[in-house]
Amino acid sequence: MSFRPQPSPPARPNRSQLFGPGSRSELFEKMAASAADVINLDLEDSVAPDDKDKARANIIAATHEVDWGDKYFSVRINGLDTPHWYRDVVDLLENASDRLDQIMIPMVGCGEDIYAVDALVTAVERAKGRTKPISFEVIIETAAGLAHVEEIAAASPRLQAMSLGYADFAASMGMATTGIGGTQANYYMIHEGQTDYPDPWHYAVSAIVAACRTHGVLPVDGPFGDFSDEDAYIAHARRVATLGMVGKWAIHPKQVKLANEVFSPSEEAVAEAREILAAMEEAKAKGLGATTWKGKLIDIASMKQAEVIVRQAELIAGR
Ligand SMILES: CC(C)(COP(=O)(O)OP(=O)(O)OC[C@H]1O[C@@H](n2cnc3c(N)ncnc32)[C@H](O)[C@@H]1OP(=O)(O)O)[C@@H](O)C(=O)NCCC(=O)NCCSC(=O)C[C@H](O)C(=O)O
Ligand SMILES: [Mg+2]
Repeated sequence: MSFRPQPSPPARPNRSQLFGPGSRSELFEKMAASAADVINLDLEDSVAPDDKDKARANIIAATHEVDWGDKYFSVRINGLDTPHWYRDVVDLLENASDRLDQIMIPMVGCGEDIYAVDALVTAVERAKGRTKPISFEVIIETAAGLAHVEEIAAASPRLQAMSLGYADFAASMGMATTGIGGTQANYYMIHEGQTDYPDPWHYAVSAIVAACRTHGVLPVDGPFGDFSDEDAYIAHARRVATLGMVGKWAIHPKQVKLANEVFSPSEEAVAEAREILAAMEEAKAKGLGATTWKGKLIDIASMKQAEVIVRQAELIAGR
């Protein structure tokens, strides 16, 4: 391994990110009352072009008038390929209260995209004397974004989280599906009469996790469109949690509970991790680097795996 230790991501729960259109202010109090760790008010694709100004005003007002509790409060601006994004940044940073924690940048394709937003945010922060630095999160949802995922993950010290945006990603990649995440009917294999459905998103998820872990960024899974299929949401969330993601979007309030459950280590998993750590402490006291636990090999690497589980549980408990 490189001599540089792997940087830790921000120490805050990010199991669930509840989205809501900035144009639907009647949802804001409901979002604030939810169990979501992160709130994403949207100025982009869930807001019609004619409603952008009204949505922006609604969100600015919400930073002054709604009690968002201890949730991490993020606003998705419009993409850099639109005439809206600079006005989103300037109006938000000139008028929103200090309750604004983060800006989500969609459709990023290269590190320079983040640099451009960082330059504008930094200028307005200085001009207005804002003392709480705004953090960033980005969405990988284009072929270019995936191709440049690592430079994007390294592009700004403001960057705290990176999500996979399934709908735009599928469109950008030319995928033959209108599904937003999950298993895809035509992505299957047949062997000796057995039909199996592998995960068409696996590479993108793994590439995002690798880039994020290399640069101390939280890897987060994006939307799952069919909010009536809770089993499929859970299956998808469990797959990406296994691959190292820390949370998932909720595009409907019923998905918040599902994400919080999947991305909170179970009591059994935490107990098992603590047993592994205890067994390794005993082994180390005997001068051993490897030992057996319940008939399986455990070694120093197993300690690191167990520490991931325990750390996540402690982070959530401390919420
Ligand atoms: C998906 C929705 C449009 C559904 O809205 P609605 O029909 O009003 O939902 P329900 O009737 O089932 O509502 C039941 C109750 O829940 C409240 N509600 C609805 N939505 C929310 C919400 N987001 N947060 C909090 N509360 C919500 C309703 O008011 C009802 O309450 P009550 O009457 O008191 O029981 C809608 O859920 C919605 O707009 N969701 C967010 C959509 C969004 O933000 N999309 C953008 C992110 S995904 C994306 O952009 C794709 C990505 O970029 C990519 O490329 O992959
Ligand atoms: Mg999108």
